Parts: sequence; C-alpha cells; structure tokens
Amino acid sequence: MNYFWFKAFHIVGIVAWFAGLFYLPRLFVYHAEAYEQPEPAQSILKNQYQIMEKRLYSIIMTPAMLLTVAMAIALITTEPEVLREPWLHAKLALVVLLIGYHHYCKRLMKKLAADECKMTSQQFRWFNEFPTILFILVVMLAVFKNNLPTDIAAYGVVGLLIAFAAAIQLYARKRRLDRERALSADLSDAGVGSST
Ligand code: HEM
Repeated sequence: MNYFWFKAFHIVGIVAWFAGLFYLPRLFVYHAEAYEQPEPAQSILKNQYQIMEKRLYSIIMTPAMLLTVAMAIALITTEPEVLREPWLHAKLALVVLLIGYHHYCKRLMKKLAADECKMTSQQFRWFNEFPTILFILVVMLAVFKNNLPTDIAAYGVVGLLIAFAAAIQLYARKRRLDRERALSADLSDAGVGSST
C-alpha cells in the first residue's frame, strides 16, 4: 500500500516541478524582451519578472523537485529490485540532466537579476524546449519501461526538434515584421517620408 502512496506523491511532485520547469524559462524569454523596452517600462518589467522568477523557483520548483526525488527514493527503498532494471538506469541519466537544468536556471536567474545575462529571447526560446523533450522521454520510460520503442522515440524527438525550430523561426519573423510595421507607422505619424 505504501508503494501506491509514494507513487501518487511522486506524480504530484512531477506535475508541480514541471509546471515550474516549463514556466520559468518562459519568464526568461519575457525578461530578455524587456531589454527592448524604453525606460521606465524596462526597469518596471525587469523588476517584476525578477520577483516572479525568484518566487516560482524557491516556492514551487525546488520543493517540488525535492518531493519528486524523495518519493522516488521511497519507491526504490520499498522495492529495491527495481534498481536492477535498465529502464530505470536510462531514466536516472535523464533525471540527472533535468536536475542540472534546474540548477542552471538558478544561475541564469542570478545573471538576469544582475543585468549580466547575454542570452537573447530567441536563445531562451530554444532553452525553454529542453525540459519538454526530457519530460516526454522520462514519462515514456516510466510507462513502457524496458519495452520502450526506441526507434519511434528517436523519430519523435527529431520531429519535435524540427517543429520547435519552425515555430521559433516563424515567431522571430512575425516579431521582425511587427517591429518594422510599428516603425513605419511612427515615421508616417511624424510626417517623415511624406510630402504633405
Ligand atoms: C529522481 C529520479 C527518479 C526516480 C529514481 C524515479 C523512479 C521511479 C520508480 C521506481 C517508479 C515506480 C515504477 C513502477 O511502479 O513501475 C516511478 C514511477 C513513475 N515515474 Fe519516476 N522516478 C524519478 C523521476 C521521475 C520524473 C522526473 C518523472 C517525470 C518526468 C517520472 C515519471 C514517473 C511516472 C509517470 C511514474 C508512474 C509509472 C507507472 O506507474 O507505470 N519519474 N519512478
């Protein structure tokens, strides 16, 4: 019975942890875009994102990660034979990457707060997709276990990367066109380029 409790709270921890792992890098995208704004909007936005990032990281993400890992340890302690399973070894390798990503987010948060982060909003959009891929792979390993269809998983990851690249490029193009349109509207409001 304990095993089911541990598994239930393992999943509760995962959901809360991933809510943060998906949303924090999105905040980094908006934080990086705030640098394009004029003052005082820039300072107000940067300050607001900094508060949101800090709270999300320390109140939700880190406790949820600890709950996920604590429940995983409890699951393994209850059924130690699972430690011999190859799917769990693969899953642990991916979880190590996730925990590394989690800590790297903290480093980026500090750099953004100190105005020392050199990453652009487009680079953050790529960074944002990393946990999605790890999430899908870890869940597939947890469900299929040793029967994971590795060929389908590999094609799926490549397909996802192509879809992300297309979406990021299309969005960058849309932003560039919007900026050009706004600039030409400003110029025509100011009478530049008009003979009347
Ligand atoms: C700290 C590292 C982790 C370890 C050691 C671990 C270990 C385990 C173990 C032993 C189980 C029980 C398997 C079973 O009863 O068949 C389990 C279940 C599960 N884990 Fe993890 N886990 C970890 C992290 C994660 C993460 C990060 C995710 C999601 C991204 C995840 C997703 C799941 C899911 C969905 C289940 C339920 C699978 C089922 O009932 O068939 N785990 N985990």
